[in-house]
Amino acid sequence: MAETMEKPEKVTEREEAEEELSFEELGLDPRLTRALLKKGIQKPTPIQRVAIPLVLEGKDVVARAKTGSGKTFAYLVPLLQKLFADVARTKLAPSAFVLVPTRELCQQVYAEVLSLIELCRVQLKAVQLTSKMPDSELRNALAGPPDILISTPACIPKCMSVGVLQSTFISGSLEILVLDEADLLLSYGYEEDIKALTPHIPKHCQCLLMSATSSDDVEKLKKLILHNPFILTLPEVGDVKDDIIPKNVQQFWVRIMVLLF
Ligand SMILES: Nc1ncnc2c1ncn2[C@@H]1O[C@H](COP(=O)(O)OP(=O)(O)OP(=O)(O)O)[C@@H](O)[C@H]1O
Repeated sequence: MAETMEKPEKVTEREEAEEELSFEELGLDPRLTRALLKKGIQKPTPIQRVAIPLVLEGKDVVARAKTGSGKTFAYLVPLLQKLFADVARTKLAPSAFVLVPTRELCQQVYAEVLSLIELCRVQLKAVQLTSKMPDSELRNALAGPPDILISTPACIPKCMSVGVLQSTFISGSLEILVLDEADLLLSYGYEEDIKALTPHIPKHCQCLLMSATSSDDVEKLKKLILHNPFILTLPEVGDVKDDIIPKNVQQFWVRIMVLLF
């Protein structure tokens, strides 16, 4: 049964201080904080403030916060930090899969990953795949292999069926799986593709599910993929831009409900 933790009056000052926490104080690598700063990002948004430490700790997380609240960096930045620690490992398949419902989002996430990798000057390789790519292109993209694979879910079964991604290698290498815009994945027809991947997700793999809304589909995915996740839900207050910029408006965001199953 889920339990809601609400803010008691007495800890107002402490929580307001927590609202001022910087990326460094959340435990982010200085290379990443500097990279974010170069991108004009100075302070974490509410969802980033809660999600980043949990992801760094290796927890499974479901994050529900509306469009524009900064969910992409809430998973991407700690995901990259976890891979920094392990750049020299021998791998047979990507360590992280980021699965998204559309090619456009795939492109956007890929661009953010490339920009962060470049700004941090780390030796990580990311690829974006589409299921329309010819087998030879898929094979080239996965040669190496890359550290991070960004694609729609349909790409994974295709790569397995044409033999460019071995299921045993996925089981041996996958450390982090992200389902971004999870509320759209099933309605966009990816249920069977996700089910095809599920048996190959290793038990130790950390799973993150990001969503703008809660829905039956999100619940279904949560049950299919995650293990005892932290459920982060931001109350819907104010306008989308308010989440990100003015500090005084952020004071309204004191109530983040952390639901732990
Ligand atoms: N901490 C931050 N400070 C300022 N801007 C930020 C911060 N985090 C993210 N942004 C910017 O806010 C915009 C929206 O972020 P993002 O796309 O991650 O939202 P989202 O919650 O993932 O939305 P969606 O539900 O559409 O995926 C982006 O332009 C991003 O660069």
